[in-house]
Amino acid sequence: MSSLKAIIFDLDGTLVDSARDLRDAVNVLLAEEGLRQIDLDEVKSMIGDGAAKLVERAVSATGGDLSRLLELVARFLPIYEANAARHTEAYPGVVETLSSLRGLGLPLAVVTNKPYTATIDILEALGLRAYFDAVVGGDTLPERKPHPAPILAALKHLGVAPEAALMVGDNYHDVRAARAAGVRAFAVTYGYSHKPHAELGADRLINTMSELLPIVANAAAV
Ligand SMILES: O=C(O)COP(=O)(O)O
Ligand SMILES: [Mg+2]
Repeated sequence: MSSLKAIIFDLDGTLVDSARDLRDAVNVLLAEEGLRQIDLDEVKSMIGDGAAKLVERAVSATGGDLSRLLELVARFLPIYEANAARHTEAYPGVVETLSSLRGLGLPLAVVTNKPYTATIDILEALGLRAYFDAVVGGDTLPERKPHPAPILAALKHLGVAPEAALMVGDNYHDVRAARAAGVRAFAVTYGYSHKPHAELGADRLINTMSELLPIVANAAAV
């Protein structure tokens, strides 16, 4: 890989497994609405396009009233934010890899479709906040992934050109946003991808975050 000056990470399904806390918050809302509860596999198939899309998919799957979606999303956010880091944990190899990448002097960023407040809460609760020079949430800009704007905003903050950056994500929106921004894209083979990982169009697939370091170490040194 040619010269690498920064790495941008997706959050949900890439750095952290947040499915249980998202499921629990969705289920509080569904219970208030008298709708059935959803399980972990269902919520994983709904994560990836931000909080509003998650609520829309959950309400739709359980037969709720989508005409009240805005109100339901507004009620979901404080429910989720109150307990966003209860069961959420970093995937294996994440902490060690972030620490080593910082040791190489690489600027790191998070670009997620999750709302910014919950993103910061999770990063702080897991001791990850200090690794990142830029954090862009799903509500930071008018656009979110797969639009390239959040990635470009993070890179502008870091002062790094797109061609010198790498995006690591778990979902189609990460690869599409990276491509649109002119950034290389890796995909992890865990997480909440809505289609087979091999079909995401990533430049490379990695099975655990620990595989990232040896790949980028050489490129970062060039
Ligand atoms: O909140 C979501 O739906 C997904 O967030 P992500 O972009 O970190 O995967
Ligand atoms: Mg993700």
